[in-house]
Amino acid sequence: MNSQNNASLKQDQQTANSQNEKKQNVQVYIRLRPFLPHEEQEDIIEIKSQENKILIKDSLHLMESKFDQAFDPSQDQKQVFEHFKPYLSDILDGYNFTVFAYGQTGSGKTHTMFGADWEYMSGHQAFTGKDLKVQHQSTFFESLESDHNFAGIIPRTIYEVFRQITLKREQNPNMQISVYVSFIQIYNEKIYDLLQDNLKPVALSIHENKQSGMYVEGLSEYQVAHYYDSLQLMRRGEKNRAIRTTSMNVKSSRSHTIFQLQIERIDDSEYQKEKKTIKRSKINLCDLAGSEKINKNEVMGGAHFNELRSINLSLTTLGKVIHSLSSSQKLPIPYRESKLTRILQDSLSGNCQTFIIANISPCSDSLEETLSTLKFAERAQHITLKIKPNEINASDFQIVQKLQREINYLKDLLHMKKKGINPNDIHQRLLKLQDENERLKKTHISINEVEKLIQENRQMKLEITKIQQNTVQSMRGIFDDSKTDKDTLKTIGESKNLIDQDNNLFNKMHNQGDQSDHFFLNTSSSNQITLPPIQQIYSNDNIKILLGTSQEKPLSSYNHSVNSYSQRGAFVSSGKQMMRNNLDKKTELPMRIRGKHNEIKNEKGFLEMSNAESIRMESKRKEKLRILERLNDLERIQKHNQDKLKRELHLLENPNDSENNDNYKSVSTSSTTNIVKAGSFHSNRLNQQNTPLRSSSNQLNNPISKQMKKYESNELKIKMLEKRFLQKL
Ligand SMILES: Nc1ncnc2c1ncn2[C@@H]1O[C@H](COP(=O)(O)OP(=O)(O)OP(=O)(O)O)[C@@H](O)[C@H]1O
Repeated sequence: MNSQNNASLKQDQQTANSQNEKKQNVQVYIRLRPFLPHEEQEDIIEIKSQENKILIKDSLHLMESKFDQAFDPSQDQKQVFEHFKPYLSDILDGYNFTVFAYGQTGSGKTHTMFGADWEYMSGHQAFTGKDLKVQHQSTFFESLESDHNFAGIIPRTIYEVFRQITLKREQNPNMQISVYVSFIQIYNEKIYDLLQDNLKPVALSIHENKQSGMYVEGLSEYQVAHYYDSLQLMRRGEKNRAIRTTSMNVKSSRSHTIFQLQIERIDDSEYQKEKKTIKRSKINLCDLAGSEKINKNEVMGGAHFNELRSINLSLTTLGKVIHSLSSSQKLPIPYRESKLTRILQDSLSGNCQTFIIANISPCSDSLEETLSTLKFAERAQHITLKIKPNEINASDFQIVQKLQREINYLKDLLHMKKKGINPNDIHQRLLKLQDENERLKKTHISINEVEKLIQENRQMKLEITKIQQNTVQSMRGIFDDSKTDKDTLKTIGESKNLIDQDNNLFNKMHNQGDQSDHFFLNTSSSNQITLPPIQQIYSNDNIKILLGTSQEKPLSSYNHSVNSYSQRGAFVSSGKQMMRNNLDKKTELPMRIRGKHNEIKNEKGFLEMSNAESIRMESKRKEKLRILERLNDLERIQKHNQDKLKRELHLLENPNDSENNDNYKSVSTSSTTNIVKAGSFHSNRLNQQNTPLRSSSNQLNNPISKQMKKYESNELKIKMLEKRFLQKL
């Protein structure tokens, strides 16, 4: 049957339950490989390729089976691929597609999926990285075309996908299409990422959710813009694959591999629409490890034996799953009994166009295995799948509205802070804002406004940076102005420590045992410093000092939003990173890591979003987190100043009040647990007070005289700090 007939058969099989849903059986193709040079040629298997039949005709067996396709040894790689090609035209419309090669060891699975022997491929012009990079797509395709028996299904599928993308873009140049590549290996019942550094392979785990179905957590997904990047990744993964020389195959694959392509398409014509959709499809291209009989006469190492046991376990489970799925009775389906069946669960029973290519050897000593493969293939033909395109609503209004509310909130907060408005007023305004935000919920926001919000957000970011810089400068100014004062020098260190977030100075001062009359900010834990509402607690003709109280917490809700925000932010931002492609030093591929984000999204009731959308949202979130951090910085600096003033003032007013000092210390430390290193403040001062007076002639050593000097110096310092403080507010 030719590919056109195949495509029309596919059409016939469509029984539309809903508009785009269709039913299709798992397609099963048989491929008989040619005899290898060392094999004895016997005529026991015949392929009637016109009728898609296979005939076993040895002395003990006579059987004939019909499949969707039956390829004889003369049919080359290109001819085989031609039968898959029509199905790939659906790929950009959101249909999933899986091919897996099944068969005993040495039957030609790797040849079918990847291509001719790897050494041959590596030396082939099309696969030498340098040439590949500079070659035009068509040049590579020409070499594929001219060498019909070279590249297998995986490279041809990659090429076809990118050809389809090119065609689609010609029709609609604004269409956004992203392609991601992953490469999984299942070895000894453990899942590994073949595209990660293979020196310390880490076993990964499988998860499932409504939107993505089965997925491997922590798996790298490389964004690829060209088919040759995908081929480079395929080659890199293939090199990492576990192989071993066995009695049947000098390069026997000891693991199952799944090469994955994920394609996301957003039609730009829909971009203006409120309910634009993303079409998302996944291609799984699997080369299974070959089943192998345990030969009692063969001396087999422990590792080889374990491999074999794992391979046979997973293939047996696959057989059981196929049996249950194809049975007319409702049998339990043991997907969970092996990693392979768990990963292929969607392809075997879910929303996927699935193809099994059953490879068989022509040799008589493999006949038992061949019959078992044919039995497996016959059963698989009876599995029916319901297929429909994966379309996702990208307009996540919940997120957009939330972003809008938060941006307004931050904008107003920033505005008030810039104007130095009393937080009591801020609190009132915040309440008002919250009311406004509630009303905003009902406001309709189109997806295009996100762009506008991003711009506004950027503007805010610049403003905040400016404010922060000014504040830092003004802080530094304070300390620079009073370099001669010993205590202030300590304060410089302490504050620089705060500003620069550098613990060195802190440690240095600490190590020197210099703990007199100052306190340290524990910068490592100071991120949580918040500004209590400010109230006036002291004033004279020259200064007015404002202090915090614990009565109101206008910013606590704000901090809460930071926490919940960062938690939620994880679902889009986690694991996005750039990774250098080792195969070509000049190529950098963006990489994302599969994580729990989908679960979190589901939990939060958010809809799935496109990658482009996620990137936009993520950058907004990051921006907002930065804003929040900056606001926190401002608050911290304010709080720092307030505490300092409060302490200095208290000492000036009560120089001998050790009891109050103690009280003060305990209040101070308990209310600012996060920032004050308890015990360092005042401890020396109290010691000084307990020291007996020396000779009154020794004025310099007299503690009272010291207090007086300190009083004068602090007076000056307070004036300076107060000036700066009021300026800053
Ligand atoms: N259609 C084919 N044309 C020419 N050579 C082939 C063909 N199929 C397989 N071979 C050759 O047969 C040998 C075994 O093939 P291959 O390694 O693909 O088997 P396999 O089923 O993947 O084995 P294993 O499960 O042990 O990995 C290889 O040398 C391969 O080049």
